[in-house]
Amino acid sequence: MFVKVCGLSTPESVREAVDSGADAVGFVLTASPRVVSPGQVSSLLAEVPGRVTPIGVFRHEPVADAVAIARAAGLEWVQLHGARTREDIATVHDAGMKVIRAVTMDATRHEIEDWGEDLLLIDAAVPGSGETWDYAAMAEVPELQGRKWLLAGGLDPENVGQAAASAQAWGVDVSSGVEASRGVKDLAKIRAFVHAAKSDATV
Ligand SMILES: O=C(O)c1ccccc1NCC(=O)[C@H](O)[C@H](O)COP(=O)(O)O
Repeated sequence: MFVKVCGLSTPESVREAVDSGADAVGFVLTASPRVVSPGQVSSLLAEVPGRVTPIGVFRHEPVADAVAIARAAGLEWVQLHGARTREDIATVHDAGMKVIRAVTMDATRHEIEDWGEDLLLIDAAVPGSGETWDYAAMAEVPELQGRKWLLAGGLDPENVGQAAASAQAWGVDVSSGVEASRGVKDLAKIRAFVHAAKSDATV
């Protein structure tokens, strides 16, 4: 199970995600209680070893801006929320970067199709809101069969195993479910989440 921990903003929380075994860490570079600056991301990258993928998260920014901001921060991956096009994905690749395309759980089948992104993420209606949704509905979606995709939205250490199994997700992404309060990460919850997601007993 691939695990991404998102919305990190302190060296301690990045170290906890890394030491717990997360595969990717996310830095929010768009309007959010979790926003960090490109300069902060550059510093936080000192805590990220090569086996872990750091990702810059964007919502409504034009793709060219997202690429430029991510590059300034020293990132090679962007996660794009909001209305996107196949051309946006090509723009990221033309810049020599990789992309997670985020769609909401009510996306059309056309939007769930493979647009050439490196990973698809299926999230709640509002990203980073902590809202749960009907994860099991994804298990029957033909476009997702045999595909690498991340489940997100309302996951936490207690529900991640059942949620990922019922959705038949390849990986999971979390932010709110590992926080003590909005935007403040809880180190014990990060550890518990990664261990639960990686545990054969729960997934
Ligand atoms: O975290 C935010 O505030 C945010 C704002 C704008 C776009 C994306 C944002 N976060 C993305 C993520 O943290 C994850 O992809 C996911 O939405 C986490 O959801 P949740 O675990 O429900 O907080």
